[in-house]
Amino acid sequence: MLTLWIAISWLSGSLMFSYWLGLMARHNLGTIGDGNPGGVNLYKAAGFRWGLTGIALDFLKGYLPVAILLGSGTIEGMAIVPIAAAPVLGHATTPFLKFKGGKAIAVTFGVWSALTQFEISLVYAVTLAVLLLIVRGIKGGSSSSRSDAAQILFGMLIVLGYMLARHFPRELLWCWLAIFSVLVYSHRREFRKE
Ligand SMILES: O=P(O)(O)OC[C@H](O)CO
Repeated sequence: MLTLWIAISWLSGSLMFSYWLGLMARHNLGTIGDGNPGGVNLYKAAGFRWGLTGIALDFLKGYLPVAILLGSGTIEGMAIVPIAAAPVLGHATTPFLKFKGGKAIAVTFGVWSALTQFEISLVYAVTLAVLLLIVRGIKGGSSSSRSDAAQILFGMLIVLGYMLARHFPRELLWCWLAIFSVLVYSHRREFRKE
């Protein structure tokens, strides 16, 4: 049964809402900005409402399967790890875009929100905001895909430090490792560019 739940969670993550909303608004997100099929490029192409809707749906496809399975008591212990990683992996390896998915940031926030009742999402969001301010202070407002990717991954390392300091349970630390590994994979192109 666990295999079925993992498959459903992966399938949920693979639904490319921002990309599809972009098509509905007559934009191919692959040609916008850095080409990522996510909410930020949807916002750039089609405006605030479209972008916010895309980010919300990409968040929910990670949040809902994990929250429902955890809330129903269907999964517990280490079984949480593949369930939590599945939506993030689904977004990064979606069959709907020939297995070339997106960066998986919005879905990561959704999964962590379900796993920790929004605590880690809040910590991560504050961390990313502080890193952004620091980088902008150093680089004077200019940004790059590589710099953005470095902030995403470095921010996750700070989150790990927080989790260790707060003695989070072992299965959540394994969730962190699984999701971090997918984020490294989903940002690999940013480190090849430039
Ligand atoms: O990480 P994604 O693919 O959900 O996209 C979210 C943002 O657009 C990333 O810039």
